[in-house]
Amino acid sequence: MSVSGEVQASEESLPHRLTSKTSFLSLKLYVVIGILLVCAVAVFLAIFLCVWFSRNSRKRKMRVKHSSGMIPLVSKEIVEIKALGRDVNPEKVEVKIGNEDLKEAELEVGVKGGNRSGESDVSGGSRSDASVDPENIGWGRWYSLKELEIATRGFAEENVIGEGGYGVVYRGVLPDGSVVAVKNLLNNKGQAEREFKVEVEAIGKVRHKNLVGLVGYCAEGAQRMLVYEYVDNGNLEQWLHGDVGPFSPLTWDIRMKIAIGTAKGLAYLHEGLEPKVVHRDVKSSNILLDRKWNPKVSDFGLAKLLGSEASYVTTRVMGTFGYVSPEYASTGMLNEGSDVYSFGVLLMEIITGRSPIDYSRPAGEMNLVDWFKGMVASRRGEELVDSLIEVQPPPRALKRALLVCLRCIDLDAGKRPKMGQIVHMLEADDFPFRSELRAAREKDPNPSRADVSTRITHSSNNGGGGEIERSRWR
Ligand SMILES: Nc1ncnc2c1ncn2[C@@H]1O[C@H](COP(=O)(O)OP(=O)(O)OP(=O)(O)O)[C@@H](O)[C@H]1O
Repeated sequence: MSVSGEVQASEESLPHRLTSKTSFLSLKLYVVIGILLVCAVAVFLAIFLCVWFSRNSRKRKMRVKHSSGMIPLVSKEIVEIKALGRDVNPEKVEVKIGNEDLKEAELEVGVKGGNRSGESDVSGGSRSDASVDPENIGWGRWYSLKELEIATRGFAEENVIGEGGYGVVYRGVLPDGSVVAVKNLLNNKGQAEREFKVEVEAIGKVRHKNLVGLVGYCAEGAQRMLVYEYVDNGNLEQWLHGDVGPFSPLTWDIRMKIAIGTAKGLAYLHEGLEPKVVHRDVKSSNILLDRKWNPKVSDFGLAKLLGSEASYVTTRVMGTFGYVSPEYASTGMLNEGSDVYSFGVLLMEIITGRSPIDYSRPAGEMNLVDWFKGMVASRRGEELVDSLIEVQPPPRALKRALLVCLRCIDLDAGKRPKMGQIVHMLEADDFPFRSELRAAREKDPNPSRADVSTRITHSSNNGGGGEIERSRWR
């Protein structure tokens, strides 16, 4: 046979072979080939999917590890920032904790870690490179003692801002030029490093424009330090009680701005976080001010953080004399109502310019709360206003503020308003007048407009605004 004849014979035999039966279940060859092809594709797909899944799950695991590391992203104290309560404006929330948290953490690693990595030489240690240290990943960062030493010029005397119950506070400048306040915590021996980090993480995640932001911490050996954003205009106590000349720069409007901002910060702690955070030490020296008189509440979370067995710390946890609610002082029972009481005292201090306890005053005026209640009860509310305020507040605004004070210090903690309600009361132009008008109309259907005002009297035995009597106040 010729070559062309052989080719032709083989071509002719191919379809024949394909349709011929095989020994495998007597299936035809093309069916067997088809089955084999399908099996091969299936195996290939299975291998591909396995590889893809395993890669992804490894990535996921790495993310969780990096995000939490030694420190849980969310501590047991502050689990999650949930949808805010009705009284808290969502615009005030700067950081959301929960699913968004991871993104936040990753973002910070990218920005902060990346920026700082080149600064390790300046700060004197490779630990300053946040991009390679998983412990630096999260809301802020871990600072080495060396870094903070450099930032504060060796914790120099001239960089001391002040000293409080928790320790000395220094002004520091980080290599990137940002100014911070470094709080060198006293008496932290009872605090295990890991526990310290967990609690600090929790505080660090809380972000609000009226709360001082925590940017990082240092835990090296026995040293524990907190690094805060620097608030550059002193604290409210200094402005209220310091030497400011014949007239205070804190006008009535500025004082109300400070009161409202403080209330918003506390409302966020109470109503915007789950579980809520009780400050426990609301007072004027813990209200820091910026150049535009925006208030920032400091030291929140510290009572919990430093709540060790040390008696010194325990004393600190009890709050500050003059601001502490009666039920907290007598029973140690603590809830956000105690903060509301302290806020009431703070508001009295803002209005009057007087300290909660002032032994330099006559006996009847030493205790601000008692004196304040007595003055309101005897209708001498206008005399309560700080004489350093050059322009007197409108009577309506003053009455509003006085009423809020009295409601906050109600002896019955359950009757005190929530911080969110306080924000509304202080902001609302018509508080308390709409309800007063209604009450007045019910009494007298045709009152002259000028007659309708509010008289707030307070029976001396109820301790607060429980028996606030509202009627006409000419
Ligand atoms: N982030 C900050 N920015 C600027 N100054 C600060 C900052 N934190 C604290 N200070 C200042 O440091 C000083 C000490 O503050 P600290 O909070 O330790 O004590 P305190 O509030 O005065 O008293 P206590 O510890 O009893 O609450 C205060 O003058 C305070 O205004």
